[in-house]
Amino acid sequence: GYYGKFGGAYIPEMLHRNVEELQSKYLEIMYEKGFRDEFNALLKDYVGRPTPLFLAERLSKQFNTNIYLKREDLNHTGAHKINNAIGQVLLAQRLGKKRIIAETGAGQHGVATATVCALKGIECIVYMGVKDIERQAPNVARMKMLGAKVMPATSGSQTLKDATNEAIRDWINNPTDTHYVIGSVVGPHPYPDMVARFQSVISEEVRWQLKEKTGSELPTHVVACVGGGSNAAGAFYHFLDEPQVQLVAVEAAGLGVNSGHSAATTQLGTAGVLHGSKSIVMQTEDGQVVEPHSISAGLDYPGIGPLHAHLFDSGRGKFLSATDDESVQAAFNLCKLEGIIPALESAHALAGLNQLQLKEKDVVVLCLSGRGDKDLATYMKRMDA
Ligand SMILES: Cc1ncc(COP(=O)(O)O)c(/C=N/[C@@H](Cc2c[nH]c3ccccc23)C(=O)O)c1O
Repeated sequence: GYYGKFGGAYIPEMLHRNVEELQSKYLEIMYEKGFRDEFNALLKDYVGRPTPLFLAERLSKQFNTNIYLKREDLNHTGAHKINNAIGQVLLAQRLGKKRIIAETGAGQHGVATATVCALKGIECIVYMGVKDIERQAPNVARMKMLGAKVMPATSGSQTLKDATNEAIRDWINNPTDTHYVIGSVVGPHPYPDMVARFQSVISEEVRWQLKEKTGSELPTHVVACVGGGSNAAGAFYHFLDEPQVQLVAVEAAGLGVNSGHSAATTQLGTAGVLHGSKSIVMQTEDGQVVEPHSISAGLDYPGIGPLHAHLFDSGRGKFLSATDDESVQAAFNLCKLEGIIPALESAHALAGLNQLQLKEKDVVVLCLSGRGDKDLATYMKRMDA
């Protein structure tokens, strides 16, 4: 469960049994034929995969290169999160769990988990920071419509980190009947690996789609935003061992990396343990987690998945960051050039394009992780400015 010096499972004694059960069973369950058939059938007939790989011609012209958008925004529920939610709920069923808990910030992971729980008739409780309940209200309504219980996280800064803390507390109190569906490639082993494997369908599809469109399976760049890093992990997964493919991760700079209001973890963080895994954490000298800031709730997280900590540390990944303003402008730009309204999180990946030296012959695959419906109030506030 290690990525270089990062990863592992640093968990409280009371979670050992749950986590060890997962560690010992997840691979055998995930690769059992019945599981694969059900997982793939749901991805096809319920989620609507494969998602398109769309050549954004006017955006490509603007950057004088070739930009393909991997349309994870077209999944059922509107983001990549559903790929992981389906996998983990099916796994929870095979482990005999009767109750599902999850954390969410942008609400996309919460909606995805509530969706699959409704499909399967399983109780669903989603922890969400009070601040995020306000700024992602449409997703709170969706979770309730889908029959989930939304539990306000009132501790700390009342955002994603606090929702995750409170979900972990619930799991400690309900170890035997409950599965915790973590929404990103974070948490104790096996979560980072398990979530990356569920999301790897993204790059699995990109390879054959690119082959069809360009004659080669390999792009020159893969670009994705990083909160915990699950859409990036999925988009990078089948290119990790292709050194000529530049992996570009874009974090949230918030008001600026050095503004004191940022979530650019690789730029501002140091090695530490957060939510059960050794990674890079925004923390004070005495190990107190620093409150992050981002206009996008899904990137507003003071940590990063251990896979990405390793990609950063080893130099295999190129880590950029984009501010709130740069990302909103990049979103407006995509709307006007391609008629697509991206999620604020995905807009950070788009803003990262401005920081790359792209050549005319380059082939850039950008993971459009979600759609912007949930963010319209925020966009409207910035529209007239
Ligand atoms: C549309 C969209 N794109 C990108 C991201 C970034 O996440 P990732 O880097 O994993 O691809 C999110 C996160 N949305 C999650 C954020 C999240 C849930 N659990 C987490 C744990 C750690 C870090 C982030 C999250 C949500 O709140 O619904 C998102 O909703």
